[in-house]
Amino acid sequence: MLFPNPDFESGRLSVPDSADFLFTSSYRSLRGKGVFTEINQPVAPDSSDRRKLFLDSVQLAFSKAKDRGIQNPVVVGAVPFDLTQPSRLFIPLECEFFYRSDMVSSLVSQSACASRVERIQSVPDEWRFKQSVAQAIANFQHSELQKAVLSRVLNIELAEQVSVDEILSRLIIQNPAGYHFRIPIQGTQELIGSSPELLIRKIGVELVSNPLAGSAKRQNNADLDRAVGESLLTSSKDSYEHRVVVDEIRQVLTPYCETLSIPSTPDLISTPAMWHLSTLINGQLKNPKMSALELACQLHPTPAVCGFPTKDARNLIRLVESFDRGLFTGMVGWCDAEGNGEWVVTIRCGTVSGNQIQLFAGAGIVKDSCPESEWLETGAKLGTMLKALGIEQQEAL
Ligand SMILES: C=C(O[C@H]1C=CC=C(C(=O)O)[C@@H]1O)C(=O)O
Repeated sequence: MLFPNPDFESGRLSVPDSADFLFTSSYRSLRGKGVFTEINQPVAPDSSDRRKLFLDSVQLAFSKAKDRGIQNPVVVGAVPFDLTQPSRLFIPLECEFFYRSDMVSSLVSQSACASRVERIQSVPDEWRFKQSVAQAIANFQHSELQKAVLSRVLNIELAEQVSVDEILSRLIIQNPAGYHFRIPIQGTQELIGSSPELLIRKIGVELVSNPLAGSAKRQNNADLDRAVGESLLTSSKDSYEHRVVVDEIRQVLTPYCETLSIPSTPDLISTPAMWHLSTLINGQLKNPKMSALELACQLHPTPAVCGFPTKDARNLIRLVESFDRGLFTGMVGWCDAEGNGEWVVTIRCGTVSGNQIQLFAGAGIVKDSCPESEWLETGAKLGTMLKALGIEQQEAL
């Protein structure tokens, strides 16, 4: 039984071996084993009675855990893109915090052996995706809609089963600064990924959010790579795509905050695959009791994964996306009984079950978007997971 975890503060904990749930961050990383109790109640749209039911079910789970002697219970897991769908949250039987740096230094770098692909299919295909982008752009002229995030899924069948442990190790070695996650979904199916985007971290009264929107593919040539990053920073299309997200986050957080600091222009951040426009937001809550999970549910879905206005964007997504996003573009993370916690946006991810894999990627569409570039952007984003799986990008995209 690893609750509570006295070794965390001393930093004595070593590498987490295979865990049912894993979440890594520069702040606190967490692994969990087993399920003490589940919370499947949908988060439900804000201000509905069902939102209260959801928050009550989280409190009930904490009380049950404390009654059973778990002193510092932590709710972990994922919330889907669509808040009317069931949550996949649970309090693990055993749970421990650890330092990501300890885990990273213990991993041995090894490139992925090439995986043999039996079947690979993008839904929608290139033509349909570009059609949907064109349809979204046309919509901007005739409606209130300013931005919509459109996505696609790569359905892959490999010749052999893959090891989730190995893919995860490769994701961590590829980008040690990412937020990595692993969550059991159903049967042998697991969700894994390496997100660059922090939805919310809330510790005491302090909160941090780091929205990303506006992207460009990294280049092999160093000069070209730098030039691509700089051009992203000055692109009016990408600044607009980014500003829509930051404005909405400001709007949502302002009523809850004593102070809120939001830089007026974005910075540039990078993963090994992508450049992104990034804004680091800091704030102090009026009510320290408001939990990280509650805040995350208020923010989700931001225009970085849905669009703006949210309702119109959601309607367009429903109309043009022919697959269920499920947990993709939802949020994943943890929250303790004091309300502290961290939630990241569920992107650069996929589901794995034996030799069956689904990888997801989306792109923010605004009035100056070009269907061809948005298609290529989703391909570049898929590169993160494809590389960890050892699948040649030319074969897949
Ligand atoms: C929806 C995704 O990315 C979002 C996060 C960062 C940048 C994005 C963009 O530039 O479109 C997206 O808003 C994804 O990676 O699948």
